[in-house]
Parts: sequence; C-alpha cells; structure tokens
Amino acid sequence: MGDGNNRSSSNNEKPEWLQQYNLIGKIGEGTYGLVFLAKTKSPANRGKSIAIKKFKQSKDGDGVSPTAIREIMLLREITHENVVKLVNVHINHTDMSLYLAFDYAEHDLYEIIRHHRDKGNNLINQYTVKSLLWQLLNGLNYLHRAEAKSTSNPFQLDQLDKIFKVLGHPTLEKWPTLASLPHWQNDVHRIQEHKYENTGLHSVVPLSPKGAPFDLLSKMLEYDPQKRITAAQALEHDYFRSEPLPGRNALVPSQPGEKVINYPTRPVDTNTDFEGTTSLQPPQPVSSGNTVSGGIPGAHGVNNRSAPRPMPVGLQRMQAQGMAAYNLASQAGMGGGMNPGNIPMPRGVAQPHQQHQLRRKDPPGTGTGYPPQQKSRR
Ligand SMILES: Nc1ncnc2c1ncn2[C@@H]1O[C@H](COP(=O)(O)OP(=O)(O)OP(=O)(O)O)[C@@H](O)[C@H]1O
Repeated sequence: MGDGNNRSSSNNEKPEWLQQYNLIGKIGEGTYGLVFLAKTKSPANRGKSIAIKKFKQSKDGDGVSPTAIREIMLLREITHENVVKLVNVHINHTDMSLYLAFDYAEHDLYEIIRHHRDKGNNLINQYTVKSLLWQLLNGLNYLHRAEAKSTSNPFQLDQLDKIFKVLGHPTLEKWPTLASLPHWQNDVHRIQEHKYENTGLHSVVPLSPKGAPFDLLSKMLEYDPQKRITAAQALEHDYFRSEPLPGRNALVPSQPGEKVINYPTRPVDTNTDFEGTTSLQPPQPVSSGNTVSGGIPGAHGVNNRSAPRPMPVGLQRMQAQGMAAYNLASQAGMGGGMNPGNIPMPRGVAQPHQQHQLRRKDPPGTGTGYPPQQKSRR
C-alpha cells in the first residue's frame, strides 16, 4: 500500500490512503501521538482491525520528526511473534503528517489486571500470569538481542515514585554506580526529600519469599542493572519450568472445565478523530473481529487511559538538527518519492489479540524456543 496520490483536506476530502480504512475511534495516546482503531475496507481483508498511530507534528513544522523516523527504522527490523507488526506507513504530503499502521492488539494488559483487581473477579490464574510474563520476556529478549537502541532516561519521576513506594530508595550499597548516572545528581535531592516507609516487595506481593515466583520477581526488580536478571536468563528461570507451564494462548482456562473469562476488550473513544477533537460518529458497538469468543464488545465513550500524558524528561523529541524531512524519510527507507510501500513490512509489542484464536496446544517446531527446552502441553 502506498500513498503516492495524497489528496486532502481543505475540503475535508480524505487523503487517498485513509480511504482504505474505516476510522472507528481513538484507543490511546503515547508520548509521540494518538493511536486509533480502524478497519480495513479491502475485499481481501475486509473488517480487519488495524491500530493507526498518528505522530505529533514537530513543533517547528518541518514535517516528520527524527523520533518518528527512528521508530520506523527500528520497527522495520523487528520480526517477532511477541511484538506487534508494523503493516504500513502513510504520509499526508499536504502537511507531512505521519501515520503508522500496526496489527491491532485486542487486549490491554492493564485492562486485564483491572478486570481482576477492581471488579471483585477471581484472582487471575497462574497459567495466564505465567504465559503473559513469558511472552513479555520473550519479546524483550528478542529486542535486547536486536540491540534496539533506547534513549530512555532512567529517572522519570512519576514512575520512580511508584517504584520507590515498593522497593524504597536505591542506595549506593545496592547500586554502586548510581552516583555516576547522568541524571542522578540533578534529581537526587528531589527524590530523597520524600520518605518511603514500609517498603519491600514482600509487603506488596502475597508470595512466599522462598518460592520461584518471588525469586524471579525480586531478580527482575534489582535496581542495579549489573545485578538484574536479563530477559534471556529470566526465560530460563525455574518459575517457567514448573506447572502450569506457559502457553501461547494466555487467556484461556488453565484446566479443563475451568471457567472461561471474558476479558474486556480495549476501550475505544468513538468521538475523537485524527485531529483529536472532531466528532467522528455517534458511539456504536465496536467489534474488532478479534475478540475472545463470547467476549465483551469494545467499550465506548471516553477512554480514561487516553488522557494526554506529560512527556517524560529525556524522552522529548530529538532535535531536528537541520535535517529536512525528505532526507530523514529517505534514511528510513522511504525512497521512491516517499512511497512507504517500498518499506519491507516489519513488526513492532505483544499480540494478545491473536492468542485467543490459537489452541492451547502449540504446533510442533514453531521455532521460537517456546518455552525453552521443555515440551509445552499447550
Ligand atoms: N497495535 C496496537 N493495538 C492496540 N492498541 C495499541 C496499539 N498500539 C498502541 N496502542 C494503544 O495506544 C496507546 C499508545 O500507544 P503508543 O505506542 O503511542 O505509546 P506507548 O508505547 O503506550 O507510550 P510511550 O510512547 O509514551 O512510551 C497504548 O498504550 C495502547 O493502549
């Protein structure tokens, strides 16, 4: 799919690339832009759910930001079953706005946790926990091996506050190289002003400190990256070698006869369009075509998770550094008159939406070492 003949928008005519989708509504917002649910119209894939991420325009109006280009370059290289696939790249030539189309992930881990936490539902089953954790680590391990470059700042303060509430302040004893980290000197006073009491993993997780789940969790939450377990090591941990073994389809009963849980699907705000303001259509039932059998159709109205989030320190858009949008685009492989159709189709976060369509029993020889060195019964 390419965008060669973009036409828009003074007369509200949709650009040509957009005409291949029905835009359903907004599903989220990240640091770099809004994300929308759309359905494909093409006969071959009619009704297929797609997540379209609209990148925020650069402040200086110079078109596609270096951040976006960097994300595309990384995503092009990524091919893994636990990382969502980037299926297309679209550009509105009129304003140089950039849209990335991904396979749609039907379920949101936060909503699954909330389903169990807030609604008095049964505890999440251990098979589901283990399978989701396995998939997260499997995707992360792949990204580590691919050496995806991260520019994230280890001191984002709101996130740190949440971590310190559980683990307490990091100390030089626990993390000897702490003082030499780039942002520590600036933030240390603000961080240490706050006293965190009664901290400790044991006080927030109801797990035996002697068991494998607690052991893995505490190793994953080591402050010092030198001491922290790697994703590859975590995948080899005893936790994943004891029953219930993890499986590809995390959202199914762990035992025959166990109750099927109808997890809520991702909330969709059907009132917000690509500009983030205009009314799209009256709220209507949203069915993704990827729902768990018997699942609840997408929720409607305001998605309370899509409120704008402050951009964390250190994650601001890279400076344009004088590079014109066209140069950047061509670096990202968007040659041929910026026709994104030239980009080999890459992959991009876990695909729980596909899990429920798979059977518990994994096909033999699926080749991703899943789970490693043991025969999954799923
Ligand atoms: N492929 C997808 N399928 C379904 N929902 C998605 C998909 N991609 C993103 N979303 C939703 O949109 C939200 C924003 O995604 P986005 O990638 O822009 O930011 P993020 O990764 O959550 O945060 P940040 O970019 O700030 O680190 C996500 O939290 C998720 O709820």
